[in-house]
Amino acid sequence: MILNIDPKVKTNIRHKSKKARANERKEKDISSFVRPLKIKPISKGEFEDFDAEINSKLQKDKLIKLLNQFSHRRNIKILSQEHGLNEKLFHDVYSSFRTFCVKSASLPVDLHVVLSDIIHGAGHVDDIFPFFLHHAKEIFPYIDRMEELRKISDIRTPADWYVDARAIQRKIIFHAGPTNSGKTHQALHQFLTAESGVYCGPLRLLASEIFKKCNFQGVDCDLVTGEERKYAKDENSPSEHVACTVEMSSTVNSYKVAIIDEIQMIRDPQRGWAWTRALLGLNAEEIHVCGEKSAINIVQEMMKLTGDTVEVKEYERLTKLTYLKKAVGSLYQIQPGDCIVCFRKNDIFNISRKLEMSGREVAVVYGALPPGTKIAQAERFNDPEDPCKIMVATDAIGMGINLSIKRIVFSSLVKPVVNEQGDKELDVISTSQALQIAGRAGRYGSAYSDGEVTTLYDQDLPILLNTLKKPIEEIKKAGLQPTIDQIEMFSHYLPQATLCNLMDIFVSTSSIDSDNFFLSNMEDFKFLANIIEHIPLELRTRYVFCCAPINKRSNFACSSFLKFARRFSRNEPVSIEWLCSHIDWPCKLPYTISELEQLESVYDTLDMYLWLSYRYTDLFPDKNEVREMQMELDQLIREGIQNVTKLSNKSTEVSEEVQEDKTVKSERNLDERFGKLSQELIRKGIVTPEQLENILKEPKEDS
Ligand SMILES: Nc1ncnc2c1ncn2[C@@H]1O[C@H](COP(=O)(O)OP(=O)(O)OP(=O)(O)O)[C@@H](O)[C@H]1O
Ligand SMILES: [Mg+2]
Repeated sequence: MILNIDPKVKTNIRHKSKKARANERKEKDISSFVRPLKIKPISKGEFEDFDAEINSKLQKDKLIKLLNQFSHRRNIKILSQEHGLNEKLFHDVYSSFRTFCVKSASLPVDLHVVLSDIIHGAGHVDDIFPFFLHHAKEIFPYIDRMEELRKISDIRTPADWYVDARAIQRKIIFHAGPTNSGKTHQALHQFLTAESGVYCGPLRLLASEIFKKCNFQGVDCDLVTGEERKYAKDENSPSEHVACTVEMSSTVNSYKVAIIDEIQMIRDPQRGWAWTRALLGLNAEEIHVCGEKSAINIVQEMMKLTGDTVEVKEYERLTKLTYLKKAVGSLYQIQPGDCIVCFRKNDIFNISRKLEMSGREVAVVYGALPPGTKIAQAERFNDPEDPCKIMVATDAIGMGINLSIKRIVFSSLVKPVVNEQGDKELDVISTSQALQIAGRAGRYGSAYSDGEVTTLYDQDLPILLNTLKKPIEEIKKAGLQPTIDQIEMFSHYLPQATLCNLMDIFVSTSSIDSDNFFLSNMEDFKFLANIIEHIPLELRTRYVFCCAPINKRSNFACSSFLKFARRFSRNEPVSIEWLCSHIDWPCKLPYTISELEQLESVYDTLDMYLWLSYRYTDLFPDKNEVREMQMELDQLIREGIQNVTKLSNKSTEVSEEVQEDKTVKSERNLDERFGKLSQELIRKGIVTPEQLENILKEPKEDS
């Protein structure tokens, strides 16, 4: 079967408005992704003998009139709908059928006879329909396969995918409560004392911390993340306990106890499916689920589908957390033990440089830093003997790193987010995010057992307090993602479709239990699929490549991804020599933000290599060397951070960057301080930001 997929159908429609895009998604069905195959009109001669026999050439004008009449018949449209031809497809088929009939020098004899009879009053116009439908199936061959496609993409009962888990009776214990309430601590106690166990966490750092804790307490535990395996004994004798990132958890191995940490992540548009998979699929008698109360209901609903029991244990925060009534006011008022939270990397460097200029040492943590650098920065900040007592961080501190924070200071409450439609927009952080970050102040057992929370600037404080006051929105649905097996089955029916199109078509034909689940946002996956679309790879390999951890904002990481895929398709191993030349190894110590970012991209590339090396050992053979290079690079980035935050004069780029930061900051301020209408007024020059600020201030001062 041949299916022609429209290359113009872009998966990335980021420029459209949110509403337009939402509507478009709703309306999209398979017909939006496929293009009709071309059927050539029959040239003179093919049916000449029959023509001669029939001896009645159809008159073109009568034929056109007849076809036109056919296309407007209501019952023909209804009949077409019943055969899977919606309005768009009907139009495409009609236009192709009409061209075929009119432009063919001679028609197949049966069609010719029927048309001729109708024209001569010996037949009914509806008699054309069987020929029309035959034509439809020729130009859209998938129409005949819709039943199978719908069956494969029927994902209404994901609980049935996990045969091993369904074969046992599982007990779910939900440890619900705010941050720092001892939920993970309690669950870990059961894990450590069980015969066997699996810990599933959201981040490498968290899995790694459990791995260390477990082994330190004398319980052998292995570590399994996408990019790393560590064994308490050795590769050939796996331990009974394993700490892993949630995506890497096994649904086949059997365990006595499992922990699924940070269960509220089940609502995450991109990664939520991994928590759903763990919750439905872990083969463990006792599963400890830790996280926000907001997930209790969805977990209970999901366990109705599996028939497992759920017990809920609620926890209170172990230490006091005070929401201050005053903002800090300025960076000069920042004190030891403060952690300033920003949502953009540029703000991190801007703020940390100002603090360093005023003589205070600063530790910096953001998501793109290698784990070793994050830990080293946290250790400096936590160490009572170290003069570095201020941290500037993104919300990356919300999970995974142990920090001795006295006071959380939000520098802003607006964060760029990717919504469920895959659009990037600025939004005030959710109550759940605000509580998660705020809760990092005053960690139980740390130097500051009581915590405080406030904002840097006055105007943000009411927004913060208002956000923290709101109840956390209950999680209604859990993420779900098609499996590679489903996509592979799909491709048997649509062999010409690209992976990206297969995903789109899957989404459009799928049925889902929408009371409990939503389909994950696949934009990142499709972005990567598009990058390597032209490279010849087996579907499964292509799928695996697109699951690799790649920062799609980094051009260097994306080009490395493409090059890895190209070498793979030629069966050429990605040797250490090739890799070193590709990344220009050895790397130099960075002095500017862009140099630092380049090293972060190189680190990502090495991560990608390691990730692939666990799946394709032969073609990515040098994981040990790459890991050593990563350690060296981690050290270099650690030193680079100091250079960049200290605003050294070694590079002129530094001062340019500060200028750049200022521009970004003023733009950011515009976004953050004013609503959309106000921003529009400012951009049109109707008011200045200062005038608007004054207007906005007035009612507040009155009240
Ligand atoms: N009963 C306890 N005895 C000793 N230390 C404890 C106890 N409960 C919790 N802790 C310690 O308090 C800190 C916070 O506990 P834990 O990490 O379990 O909280 P949590 O509720 O899981 O928080 P988060 O939401 O941030 O993950 C940890 O360092 C933990 O070791
Ligand atoms: Mg926890």
